Amino acid sequence: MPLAQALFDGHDSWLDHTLALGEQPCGDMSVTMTDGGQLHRQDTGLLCYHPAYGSPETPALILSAGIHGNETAPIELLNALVDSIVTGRIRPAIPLLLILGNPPAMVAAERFMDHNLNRLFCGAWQDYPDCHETRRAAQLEGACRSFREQHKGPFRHYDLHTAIRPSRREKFALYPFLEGRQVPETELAFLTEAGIGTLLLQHGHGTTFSSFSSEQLDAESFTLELGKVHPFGHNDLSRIADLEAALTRLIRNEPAPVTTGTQPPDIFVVVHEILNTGDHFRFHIPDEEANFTEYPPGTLIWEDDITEYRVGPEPEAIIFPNPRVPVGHRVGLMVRRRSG
Ligand SMILES: O=C(O)CCC(=O)N[C@@H](CCC(=O)O)C(=O)O
Ligand SMILES: [Zn+2]
Repeated sequence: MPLAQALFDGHDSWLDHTLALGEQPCGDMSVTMTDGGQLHRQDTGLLCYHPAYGSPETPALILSAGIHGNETAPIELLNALVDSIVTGRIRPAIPLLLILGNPPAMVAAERFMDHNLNRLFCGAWQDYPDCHETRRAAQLEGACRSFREQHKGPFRHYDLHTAIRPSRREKFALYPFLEGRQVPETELAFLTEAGIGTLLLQHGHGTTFSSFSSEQLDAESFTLELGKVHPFGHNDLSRIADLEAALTRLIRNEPAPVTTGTQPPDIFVVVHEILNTGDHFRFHIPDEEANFTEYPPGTLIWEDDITEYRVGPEPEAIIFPNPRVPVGHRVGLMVRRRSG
C-alpha cells in the first residue's frame, strides 16, 4: 500500500483524512521513510517528522494552518508540502511538527465552532467553558511543548492564515510582542524570500498561537497572512509559490539564497488596538474596507458613550476590521509605517 494511504487510513491525502475525521481523534501511528526518517501521525491533523540524523544545532520547525477553519489556502499549501514529504519529493533534513489546527471548523467551512481558537493560547483556554476549541488549544500547546523538549536548537514557528478582507498589501507577517526581542536579519531575509513584503510588529502580550510559541517556547514565530479567504478549491496557490519554495528550502535545511540588494519588508507598528467595548460601541469603518486602507489625521474610527478614537497627527491604516467579535475582543488594529 502506498505510504500516504497507510498513514492516512486509505485516504489519498492528509487533508482528506483530516476532513473525514473532523472532531474525531485517530490512533497514533508511525511510518519509516526510505531514508530512515520517521513520520508520526500523533492525532487528527497532527503530524511530526524526525529525520534519521541530526545534531543539537539542527533547527526545528512548526508549521500550522487551519487554526481558522475557513482559511483554506494555507491548509492546501501545508497539505501539498506533506504530500511532497510522503511521496519523497521533499526529504526533510530537520524535525517538523505539522498542524491542521481546527478540523471540525475546516469541515464546517467556518472560522471556528464555539470560540476563536487563535485567542485561546498561552493558557487562555482555561478561562473559557469546555468546548472543542479549548480542548484543541490545550492539546496543541502540549504537542508543541513536547516537540520543543526534544529539540533544543534554533526553533521556528510559522502560523499560516488568510484574511477576511482584501488587503492593499496582499501578504504580511505579524511578529508577536516580546519585551526586548528584535526580528533577526535571517527572519527578515526569509520573509523577503517568501514574497512577504510587509511586517507588523505587535504591541503587547497576545493569546494567539504565534504568541504562545514565541513567549513560551522561545521560537522565532510569525503569523503569516497570505491573501484573502476563499473556499477549498478556489485558491490560486501560485500567489504563495514563493512561500512554498522558501519553506521547502528550510525543510531541506539548505542555505538561504544570497539577498544582497533585495528590499527588506516594510515595517509597521501598532498605534491603537480597537476593542469591542460593549452595547454602545459604534465602529465607523465600512464593512468592505481593505486591510491597510489609510485614514487622514482626525478621522473618527470608533466611539461609545464615554470615549472615541480619532486618527492622530499622522495618517494611520486599519488592519483586520471586524466589529462582529465578543465584548473585549479585538475589532481591528490602527497601524503606521515605522519611521527609520
Ligand atoms: O481578517 C481578519 O480579520 C482576521 C485574520 C486573522 O485570522 N488574523 C489573525 C492574526 C493573528 C495575530 O495577531 O498574530 C487572527 O486574528 O487571529
Ligand atoms: Zn486566521
